[in-house]
This record gives sequence, C-alpha cells and structure tokens, in this order.
Amino acid sequence: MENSLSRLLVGLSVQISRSDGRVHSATVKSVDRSTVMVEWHERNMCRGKGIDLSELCILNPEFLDPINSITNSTPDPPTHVPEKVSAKSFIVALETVVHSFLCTSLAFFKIEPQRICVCVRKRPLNKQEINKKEIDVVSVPGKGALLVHEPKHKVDLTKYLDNQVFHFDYSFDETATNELVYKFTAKPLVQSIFEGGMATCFAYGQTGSGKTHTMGGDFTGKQQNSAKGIYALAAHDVFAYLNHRRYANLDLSAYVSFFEIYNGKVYDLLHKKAKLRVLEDERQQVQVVGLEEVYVTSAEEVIKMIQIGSSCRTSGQTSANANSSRSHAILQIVLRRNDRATTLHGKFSLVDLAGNERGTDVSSNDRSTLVETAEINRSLLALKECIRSLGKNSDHIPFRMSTLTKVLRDSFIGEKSRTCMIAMVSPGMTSCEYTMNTLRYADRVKELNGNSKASEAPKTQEPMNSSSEEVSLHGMNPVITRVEVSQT
Ligand SMILES: Nc1ncnc2c1ncn2[C@@H]1O[C@H](COP(=O)(O)OP(=O)(O)OP(=O)(O)O)[C@@H](O)[C@H]1O
Repeated sequence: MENSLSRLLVGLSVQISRSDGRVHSATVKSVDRSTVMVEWHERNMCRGKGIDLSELCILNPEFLDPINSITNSTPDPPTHVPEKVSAKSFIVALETVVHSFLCTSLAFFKIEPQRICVCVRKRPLNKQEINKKEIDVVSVPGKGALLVHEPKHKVDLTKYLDNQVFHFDYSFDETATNELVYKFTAKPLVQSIFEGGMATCFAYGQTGSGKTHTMGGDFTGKQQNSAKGIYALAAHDVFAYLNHRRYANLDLSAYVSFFEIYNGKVYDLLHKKAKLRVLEDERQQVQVVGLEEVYVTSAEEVIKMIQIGSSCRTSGQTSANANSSRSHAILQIVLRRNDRATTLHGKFSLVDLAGNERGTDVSSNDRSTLVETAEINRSLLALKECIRSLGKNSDHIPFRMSTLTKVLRDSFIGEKSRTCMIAMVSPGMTSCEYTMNTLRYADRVKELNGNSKASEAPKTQEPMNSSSEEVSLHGMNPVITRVEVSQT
C-alpha cells in the first residue's frame, strides 16, 4: 500500500535543503519508487530536482490535524500538531487513516446495532479506597474481555487468586471517558428511534460503581456536570438528527420526561415528585397517568431538565455509598409527529438503575430498608427476564413482574427494539463479590442474546495466569479495535 500511497504526496508542499545551505518550500510533482521530483519558482523561473523520499519533509500542519484526530484512538483532540513531518511518517499516517476508514465503512454498511448489546465499565479506585490501600482486582485487557482476580482459599487455607474471565461486546477500563462509553453503547441506538424504534440503555451495578456518573455526568465533589453524561450526549445527537435533512420530512418534535421508581411507585421528577399511577388498558398499553412530557427544542433544555430531575432523586444510605440512589431513574426522550394526535414515533429510555446489592449489604436493617431492597431485587430480576424474552424473540414478555418492566414494556416488544446494558464494576477487592454478581447478571443477559456471536462462541471460563494472555474475540466488529487501542 505504501507505493500507491506515496503517490498521494503529489501536489503537497514540502521542504527542501539546497547545496548552498538554503532551506525553502517546493511542490511535489511526481513520485517514482523512492525518488520524489519537486519543483519551485526562483527568479520567475520554474526549477526542479529529484530527492530521496526519506529526506522529504511535508509542510501541511492543517492537513495533518484531521489525520491526527482520526487516528487518535481517544476522542480528545491532539494537544500538539507538528509543523512538519517526514514523508515516511506521513505515508504511515495515511495508511492508518485509509485502514481505519475502511474498517469504519465496513462497520457502517454491514453491521446494524445489535438487538441487545452488553458492555462493562470499570471505574478507577477512588481516594478513600487508595487511602485504605484497597487492591485493584479487575483488569481490562481489551477485546471486550474483563478479568476478575478473585481472592480464594485452598483447603489448607493458603490464599490464591482465581482469575475469572468474562466476555462482553465492549469492555471499558478506568481511563475511558463518558464520551467513549457513549460512542459504543447508546449512540448507535439514537438512529433507531428516528426509524420508529424503541431504544433502551440501562446502567446496572453495585452502589457506588459509577451508574449515575455514566448516565447523569461526571462529579466534581458533589457537583454533577450534567452536560457530560450519556443522558446529555444522547440529547445532543437526537437534536443533530432532528435538524438533519434526512429526517426533516418526518416532521417530528422532541419531548422529555424524567421519573423515578421507588418501592414500586412512580414519581415525576419534573413535577415536584408528584406520585403517579401506572395503568394498563385492554390492549395492554401501559400508561403512566399524568407524567409530564416537556416539549424541548435543544439539548441545553434537556440538560436543564436533567439537572432539575437529578436534584430530586430519592437517596438513602448504604455502607458503600453515602448518597446511594435507591430508586431507578428513567429519562425518556420521546419523538412525536407534529400531527393532531402527536402520534408517538420513537422513544429512547435511559435508565439509571438502583444499586443491585442484597438486603444484608445495607447498613440499616429496618423494615422499610429491607422492603426497599427486596423491591429493587425483584425489579432487576424482572428486567433480566424481559431482556431474556426479547433476546429469544419470545411472544411472552413477563413485564407485569415489576413496575420497572411495566413502564418499559414498549422496550421489550417489536422488531425495532434495541437494548444496551452497561454493567458497572468497582475495582476494589472488598467489592469483589458484588463485582462477580454484576458480571454474572450481565453475562446471563449476553448469553441469552440469540443474535450475538458471543453466544455461539465457546465460553472461556478457565482460570488464566496472566491478564495479558490472548483471549478469544467475541462479538467483534472492526470498530471494537479502536476501543482496545485506547485502553492499552
Ligand atoms: N468512571 C469513573 N471515573 C471517575 N470517577 C467515577 C467513575 N465512576 C464513578 N466515579 C465516582 O464514584 C462515585 C460513585 O459513583 P456513582 O454515584 O455514579 O455510583 P452509582 O453506581 O450511581 O451509585 P448509586 O447506586 O448509589 O447511585 C462518584 O463520586 C463518582 O464520581
């Protein structure tokens, strides 16, 4: 490929050194193997000479900037743009761009968003954990794999680490940003709601594992930056699509609702936590009676709604997180046609689930806390069953098992339903048991996904000696390669 790419040098501005010591710019006229013919103007005359390719320097920093941003595996812009680069490295950069373009195009043309996508995200150790000298027992080697180094005891009481391997569609390590996680999880679902589908993205995991951080936005102390979460990033993309000429003739408007389910009851977070009733009509259509749907015209307006709603969420206290959210929070971005009946066109439900710990994990053992925990567990079990039915294309969806699955009934039916689950894990050894529970739950959801390659591939569950050991590629598409690069 290098030979054909070197022809792309023709027309570029280069720097040449003259025998008298002068260095000035010239233009590439032709390339023959490793010799490059360059031309420049001097005293109204066109002059030229042949130069070895290895001695050439390209002078197009603006041109290199987009190359850097495309080839850069992290979404952050490059901090340094070289003023000139050697022709050799220019060709290598071009080669990478062409390769990544081909991969992305293949992904674009061939691969539809999967019906169910399951990912895992590991958060970094926090300050408290570092101070307590907590050991990080989770490693993310890439390629959708995640390892838990589970501490165990032999019969003779000697300690050892049992390395458990899990495979998902994508795995994100502690350096991944919300933008990167969004790009591979919720972002591919946005288009489906413009095509009349129902999309749902769940954040699942133990209290304090990063669900709210991922969905609602980064925290600085107790301040949350609502513009940096998956809610806001999805809102930006929804408005980008709404303003795109491809969807203009659909004549759609966007509405937002934000509510929480606490102890099986629904509360409107955009209407002073008004208690709402969930009713089902004879056609099995579930309605949350009185739920406020706010008409929105920009992502900024959605972010305002997120801020209002987030400040209202029900909080309690568990041993793991002082501001634990014991409710499921659901942000819905609804597309409606601008007809008389404002007909529903598509819906994106973004769900920040309550912590998945068991009754014994909460510091208070009073009856209300135990009832609260039992209710959370019941709804998470129901959720798993409903996703399982969706994955199997089953006619029977057990959505009546909980209020959560009742209000999300639309998400589990229809050809166009798409679901993404992001399982969050804490890295510390003390969270190991909860981490394993989270991964088993997510693994079960994935295993039941009839469309995924992962379910066809053999499971690698045997202990591994090293996290750098090669793992088989499950559910891979060319885009995944980009994720791994950023994580290593
Ligand atoms: N990927 C991450 N990078 C940096 N900090 C993170 C990350 N994920 C979580 N945190 C931090 O960990 C703390 C707990 O996160 P968060 O509140 O999102 O957990 P949670 O799973 O939503 O818990 P709960 O179920 O109690 O709501 C927060 O201070 C958050 O800033």
